[in-house]
Amino acid sequence: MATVIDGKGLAAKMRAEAAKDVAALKRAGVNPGLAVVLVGDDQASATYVRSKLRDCEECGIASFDYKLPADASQDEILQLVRNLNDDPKITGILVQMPLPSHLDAEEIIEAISPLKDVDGFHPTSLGRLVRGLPGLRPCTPAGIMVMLDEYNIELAGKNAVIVGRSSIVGKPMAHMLLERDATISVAHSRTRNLDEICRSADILVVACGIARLVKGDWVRPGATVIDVGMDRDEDGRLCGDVDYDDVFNVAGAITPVPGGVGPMTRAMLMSNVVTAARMQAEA
Ligand SMILES: Nc1nc(=O)c2c([nH]1)NC[C@@H]1CN(c3ccc(C(=O)N[C@@H](CCC(=O)O)C(=O)O)cc3)C=[N+]21
Repeated sequence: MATVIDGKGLAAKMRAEAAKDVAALKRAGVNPGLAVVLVGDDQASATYVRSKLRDCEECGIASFDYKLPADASQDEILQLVRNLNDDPKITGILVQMPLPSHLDAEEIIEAISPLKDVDGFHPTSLGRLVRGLPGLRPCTPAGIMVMLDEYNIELAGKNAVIVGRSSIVGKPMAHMLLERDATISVAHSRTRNLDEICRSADILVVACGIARLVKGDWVRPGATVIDVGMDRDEDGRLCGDVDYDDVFNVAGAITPVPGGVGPMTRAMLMSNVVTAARMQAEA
């Protein structure tokens, strides 16, 4: 029987903290504002964007919603990003992913001012993380670090296994855990003996996008299991990359889906908007 890590509850606490920080910034004459850019009419993306705008409202952060048609051009989006970079009302810029396939997401991410990169996707933000410098951190792995600390999960000298090597979760997660003196293994689609490597983990972070991939016998008894998956099962229900019912009896602590990593990702975004506004006020 594992401890269930309550991401939803912790995220609510973080939003309350962010709201206090926003109020203090406003008293000091700094007004945080988040621009959210949504290209196309993907339903899931539109839902995520709505929840981010709602989070802003709860935290007292001004939000600016930019909806572009699915056939918007690369130049049109780059021009919008440049305008947002120069707009003092905007202290954070988020371009919702994935973008339609005719667009070059890398070029758009790189056009965002690193001072306003609240997703932490810009090469400057990732480079600063790898170098151990302060900066804006990707929301999902940063939110996971907050959960691990809140539940007093020891990291120094522990084996951390990350399944997935994306630039937004796997790679930054590895560096954040490394910074805290864990021993890191990054597994991916070409990894052999994945179950065996997972069993070596004291902390197992799964971000591969395969519904219920990780089974109970892949997990060392007492290990901490963090499920980043947002998948659909055969019946179309939301589930994670971890077979929760199976792993629950083995793990020491586990994040549920929903109610785990997802809400923390959103709460971390609010925290990053605060950090970015401070960075710009100091610049
Ligand atoms: N530029 C950009 N930044 C992102 O941060 C970003 C993105 N693009 N594109 C899509 C992914 C996905 N993502 C989620 C965040 C929270 C939940 C979340 O709160 N999930 C709820 C459940 C939601 C539901 O019921 O569907 C939960 O896990 O409890 C889900 C997904 C952010 N993303």
